[in-house]
Amino acid sequence: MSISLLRKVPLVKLSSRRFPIYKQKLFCTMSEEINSQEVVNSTKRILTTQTAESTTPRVKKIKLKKYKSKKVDPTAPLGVLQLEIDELLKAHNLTRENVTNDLKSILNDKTFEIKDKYHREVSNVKILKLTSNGDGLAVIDNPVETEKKQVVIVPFGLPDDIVNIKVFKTHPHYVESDLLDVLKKSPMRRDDLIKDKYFGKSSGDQFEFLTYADQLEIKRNTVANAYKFFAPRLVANKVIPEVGTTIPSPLEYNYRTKITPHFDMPKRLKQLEIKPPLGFGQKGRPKWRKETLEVGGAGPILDIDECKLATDILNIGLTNERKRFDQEFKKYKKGATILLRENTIILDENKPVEEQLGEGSTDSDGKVSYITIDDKEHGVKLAKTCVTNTRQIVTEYVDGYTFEFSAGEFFQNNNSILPIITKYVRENLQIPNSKIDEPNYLVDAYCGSGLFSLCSSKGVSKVTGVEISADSVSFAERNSKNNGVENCKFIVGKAEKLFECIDTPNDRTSVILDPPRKGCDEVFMKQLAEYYPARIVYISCNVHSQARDLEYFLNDTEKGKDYKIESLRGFDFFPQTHHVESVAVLSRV
Ligand SMILES: C[S@@+](CC[C@H](N)C(=O)[O-])C[C@H]1O[C@@H](n2cnc3c(N)ncnc32)[C@H](O)[C@@H]1O
Repeated sequence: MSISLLRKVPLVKLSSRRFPIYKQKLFCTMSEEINSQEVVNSTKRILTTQTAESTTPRVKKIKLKKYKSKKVDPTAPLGVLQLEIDELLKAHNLTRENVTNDLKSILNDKTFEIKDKYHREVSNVKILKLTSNGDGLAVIDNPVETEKKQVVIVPFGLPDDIVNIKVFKTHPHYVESDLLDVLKKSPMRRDDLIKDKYFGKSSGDQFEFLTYADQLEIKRNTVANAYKFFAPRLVANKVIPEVGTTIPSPLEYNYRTKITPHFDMPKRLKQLEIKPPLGFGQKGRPKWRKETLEVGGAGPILDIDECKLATDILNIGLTNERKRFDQEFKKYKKGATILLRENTIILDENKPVEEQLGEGSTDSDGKVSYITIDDKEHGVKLAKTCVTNTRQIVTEYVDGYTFEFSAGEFFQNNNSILPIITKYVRENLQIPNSKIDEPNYLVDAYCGSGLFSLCSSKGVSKVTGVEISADSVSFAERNSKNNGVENCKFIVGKAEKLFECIDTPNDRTSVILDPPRKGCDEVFMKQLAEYYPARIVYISCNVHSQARDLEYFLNDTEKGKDYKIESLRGFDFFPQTHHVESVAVLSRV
């Protein structure tokens, strides 16, 4: 399933009231980012022509296209890819010059002769390694400059596979390809494990053909590699502990509590006449799984009627909303994204279930769909509904706490692993050798609607959370109140301003960091070092920016040098995908 965990753009509500919808392309995939690399026209050559009226030669400009690459954040997938390519080149005694592609000739190739040479099928390609994005990497011959090589990305290729590929896109130092056939299988390749009929085409769950143990080990390597790339001084000084085993998710499938299928409006169309595919992005045009060639269609968006990673109620919601889309697609003026978010209700057994459900995705009879679950651990009966309105309040239960938040706002996506990570964070925040009656404090930077603040609040004198989204802060306050937690205070603001309003003694304060993918900035890390807390737990959905931040904190801030990384490990929030959540625990030496 294409589970886009990538860059969000602002939500825009569109015409139909039925679907809470966002602007098309809520998420931008890696290949779209590549596409967005600008090709600029430049006037280079000047030719002379004559017109009938005048004998004066007129100057006609012929524009030559030039490749201009967009600046990339080094810790974003495309930035990391450059480092992975350099590492591969080094291992094969190659340099960037050896694999540089002549993009100018491709861009100005009017006859398609050169393009056809570059964008060709290649047989017997050996996959050499896996990128942190979950794709295979290989080296092939350059078809035009025969003394050169090319680095090729092969989605669904595994180390030691021998494969046939079709190269379809050229970049300055690598090319993109589709997997056509697997001639010899990597020992890791376990096609018998595949459950998803869209596997091998869709862009989200590219690890389904690996054992779960292999997936966890690959993610452990991703964490280690991130520190090798972005914290080289820490690695050289041998201060990075051995990366712990990745903590597995209790659910390997049906764990996602939010999915966002979408559809495109073809360019130049004002209204849709034919129903477009509604689902998730296709990863290139792979042909290796012959049984899936027809499944989901051949367009850039696959028509998806089931998501193996999503919870059962979201799949029911998907069926409902697809049926509604069949009826209503002509009303749309733009492409759109449909939100499907799980909502949990603790049922009062004395009332009819239907009266307790609230708003949610409805079936063709107009009834809110739901499933019930007996929560034996807590002795309650739960109803799950699927919310489609971004503004609707949804509820999740974690570790005995109730969390409410707007369906369109951030909340962790895999409920099954949340009790495990919140316990791990809570335990690692403890200041060692504390006496029972000594006060201790907690600062939760980037606190969202209060997940880590509340789950760590027991036995703490005071918790201060800071969060940029005022909406999330009001939910954090509401969640504190609803759970009877009285020692949490939340502040709307940038984490960078946090230290201006912290009045707790640093020696008795632990800090949680859980920033977005881009990580923390140097200003924040510097202030954190100056504040000098007793312990720090840094949780990150982008281990590369985490490694960069800790390299800076431990090496380049005055007091940061007093800290050590006590432990480092991944948590598998997203089984079957390449994503890993990384948790680093720091203490003062
Ligand atoms: C990865 S989420 C973590 C939320 C929360 N810890 C949780 O687990 O639910 C990151 C949060 O940081 C917030 N955020 C982004 N930039 C921020 C900034 N400069 N200062 C404070 N909060 C920020 C986002 O709104 C988002 O809620």
